[in-house]
Amino acid sequence: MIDHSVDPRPVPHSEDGVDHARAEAAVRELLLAVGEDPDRPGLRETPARVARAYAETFAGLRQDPATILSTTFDEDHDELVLVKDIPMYSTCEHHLVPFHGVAHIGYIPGSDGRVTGLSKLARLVEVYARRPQVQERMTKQIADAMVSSLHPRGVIVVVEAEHLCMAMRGVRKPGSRTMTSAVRGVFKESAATRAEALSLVLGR
Ligand SMILES: Nc1nc2c(ncn2[C@@H]2O[C@H](COP(=O)(O)OP(=O)(O)OP(=O)(O)O)[C@@H](O)[C@H]2O)c(=O)[nH]1
Ligand SMILES: [Zn+2]
Repeated sequence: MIDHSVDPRPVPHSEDGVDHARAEAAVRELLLAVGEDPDRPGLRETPARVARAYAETFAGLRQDPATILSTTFDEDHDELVLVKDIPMYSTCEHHLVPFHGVAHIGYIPGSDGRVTGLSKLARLVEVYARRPQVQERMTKQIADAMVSSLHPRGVIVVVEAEHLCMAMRGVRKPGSRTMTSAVRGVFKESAATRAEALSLVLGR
């Protein structure tokens, strides 16, 4: 029986910030709820494994995007920088199953010419993907973090993903892809600049 009188807020206890005992108890409960025997040999270690896996899957909840983007260089580059096809795995917050695909991030540095390391864009995707998410929100969060840390002239973020909650269950439409975009600054103001970036993003 779950004790519903306990404080519902997460109480991080471990180095990775996750309350493993609580996660393990919840997984055990879930296995019982679906009619499984959590004490059979194959499942005995599963609650502990799932707790460890969740700590990794949701590690972004404990990461700060501003720290990642704080490594910058003055490169005096005032044209488009675009990193395409950044693989991403996230978790749909409605069903707690994965959605996965690629993210593309393009930006035009601001008047201070500040650019960040290319790997930091991929790390930024990780920070927001490794949380319970909705694709639209993740796309916006990536764009807004770029704006607040780098003060670029513009940012464009496009995410293409397959949602397993639409593929393996529910409506069961494997192969359908959801595309979301978020544009800021010059990409929002100028249709021509946006079209140019989109053709680079979508061109294979
Ligand atoms: N907009 C948006 N919807 C999402 C995302 N991930 C999952 N969903 C949708 O969230 C909705 C939840 O709908 P509900 O009717 O509450 O849940 P459900 O009964 O499980 O719905 P079905 O998936 O249609 O079986 C579904 O339509 C999902 O496809 C996302 O990232 N963005
Ligand atoms: Zn879902």
